[in-house]
Amino acid sequence: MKAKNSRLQGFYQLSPLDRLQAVGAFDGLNNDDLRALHGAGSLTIERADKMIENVVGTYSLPLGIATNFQINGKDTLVPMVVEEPSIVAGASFAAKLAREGGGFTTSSTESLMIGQIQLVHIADHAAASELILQHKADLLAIANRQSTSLVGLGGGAKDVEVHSFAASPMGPMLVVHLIVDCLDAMGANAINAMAEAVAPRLEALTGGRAYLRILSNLSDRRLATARCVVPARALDRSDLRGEDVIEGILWAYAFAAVDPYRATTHNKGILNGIDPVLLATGQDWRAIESGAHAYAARDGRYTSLTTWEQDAEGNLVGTLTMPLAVGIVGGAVKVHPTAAAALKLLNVRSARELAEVCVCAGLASNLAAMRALATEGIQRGHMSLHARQIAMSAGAPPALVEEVAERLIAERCIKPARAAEIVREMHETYALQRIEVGVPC
Ligand SMILES: CC(C)(COP(=O)([O-])OP(=O)([O-])OC[C@H]1O[C@@H](n2cnc3c(N)ncnc32)[C@H](O)[C@@H]1OP(=O)([O-])[O-])[C@@H](O)C(=O)NCCC(=O)NCCSC(=O)C[C@@](C)(O)CC(=O)[O-]
Ligand SMILES: NC(=O)C1=CN([C@@H]2O[C@H](COP(=O)(O)OP(=O)(O)OC[C@H]3O[C@@H](n4cnc5c(N)ncnc54)[C@H](OP(=O)(O)O)[C@@H]3O)[C@@H](O)[C@H]2O)C=CC1
Repeated sequence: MKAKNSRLQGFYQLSPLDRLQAVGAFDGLNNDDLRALHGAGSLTIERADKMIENVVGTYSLPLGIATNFQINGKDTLVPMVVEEPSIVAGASFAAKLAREGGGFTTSSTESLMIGQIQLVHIADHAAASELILQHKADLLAIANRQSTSLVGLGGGAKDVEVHSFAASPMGPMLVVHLIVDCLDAMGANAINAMAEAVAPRLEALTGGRAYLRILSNLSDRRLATARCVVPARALDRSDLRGEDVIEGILWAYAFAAVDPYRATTHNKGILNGIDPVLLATGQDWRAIESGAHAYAARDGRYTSLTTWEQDAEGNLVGTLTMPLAVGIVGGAVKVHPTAAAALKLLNVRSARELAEVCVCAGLASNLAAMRALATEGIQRGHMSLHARQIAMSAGAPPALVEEVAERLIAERCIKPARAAEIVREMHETYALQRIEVGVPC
């Protein structure tokens, strides 16, 4: 029986191969899956050439594993693909804090999405709307003929709504919403096919002209929620009591709640956790990003996607609810071998479960950033990890990257110009050493 404990202390101090072995010990993955995660069994040029157009190559990014996540009592290792340092560390740290309060609890709605059909040149909006709604069953039947397995599994088009816009830059328009349960698919292609199929019938019913027939990425009926409770003692630091850290975090949240300039950065910190899981699992991250920001402004004012408060026992309580149109079938999820392996590692059985993992990663990333911002500031933790990237961009060879980064951190000067100087000094020193021992340089 293999261990299934995501609390992998010191995981980050291992080599990439030893980490992979630890992931392998976390059940469910075979050697091919591990090869795909490691990159060796990843996307071939032949596959890539069939995925998009004009392919000339593939592009790699680091795949890290966030540890410590416990979601509804289940230990979970979270795969994250991202170029920015400290995101995986921060998410792991915050998941460790949330674990002290029992981990994350989640919920989600059904996978309901909206397909929009734009109708113009209609004289009487009220009469046209009534006619459309009278023919709802007929319209749903046309839509559902487009999608056999979805309907067979209990999903498909479920409802029709009509919205009237009396004025626009081009004049009035009616917009018909087709409400579709996409089950385990993201659903864009399925919805678009349905929207295009019902449009001629809508034109015939209303005498209008259908222009756009496309899904809406504001998937506000497809929401996922994560909640965590962090005891004050888990936030104790050598220089600050946990209660004081909580107060700072609550002020950080309050700032994002009232100020859109701050809320935008705060929400970027949430998406720091979500986008890497979307990338790792082959999702359409542009769709989620646009939906997230539109949802954050749903009341006419852009605000925080998370809420943070203190409960009667003095614990810090965080909640994140947002639209998450993800799929475990369709799109690229089964095409990209690493995405398929990442989904297997997560061991999710539905799109809703995947969405729930994503919101946990988002809530964790938000907590990590706020804890750092409200105490020591972002620079110490983030910049000390970023120092390695600065060392590499200054031309440090792989064997010297850690040494250059350590010098930058020790000097408290994590800057490209200083890194370049150190690399130059090192080249001179190593060249001299080679001359001394008689090795030509
Ligand atoms: C970076 C830490 C975690 C260090 O924090 P620390 O206090 O040095 O960590 P620690 O040594 O006490 O370790 C605690 C745990 O963190 C993890 N951890 C610790 N170090 C590593 C590492 N090297 N690699 C992987 N995991 C690491 C690991 O899980 C470890 O537990 P352990 O396993 O040892 O029991 C902390 O400073 C932090 O969370 N910082 C915030 C990170 C962050 O938010 N980064 C995003 C980039 S900034 C940004 O884009 C967003 C922002 C900030 O603008 C959003 C906003 O404004 O709201
Ligand atoms: N604005 C946007 O966001 C847009 C996004 N896209 C892209 O669309 C893609 C996603 O579209 P999507 O429709 O999800 O993908 P696919 O069309 O690849 O796959 C979805 C189909 O899988 C079938 N299916 C089988 N089993 C299930 C199940 N359990 N649950 C649900 N469906 C099942 C259904 O087909 P059936 O019922 O027909 O048999 C369903 O329609 C992404 O690549 C995205 O980037 C495209 C256009 C616009």
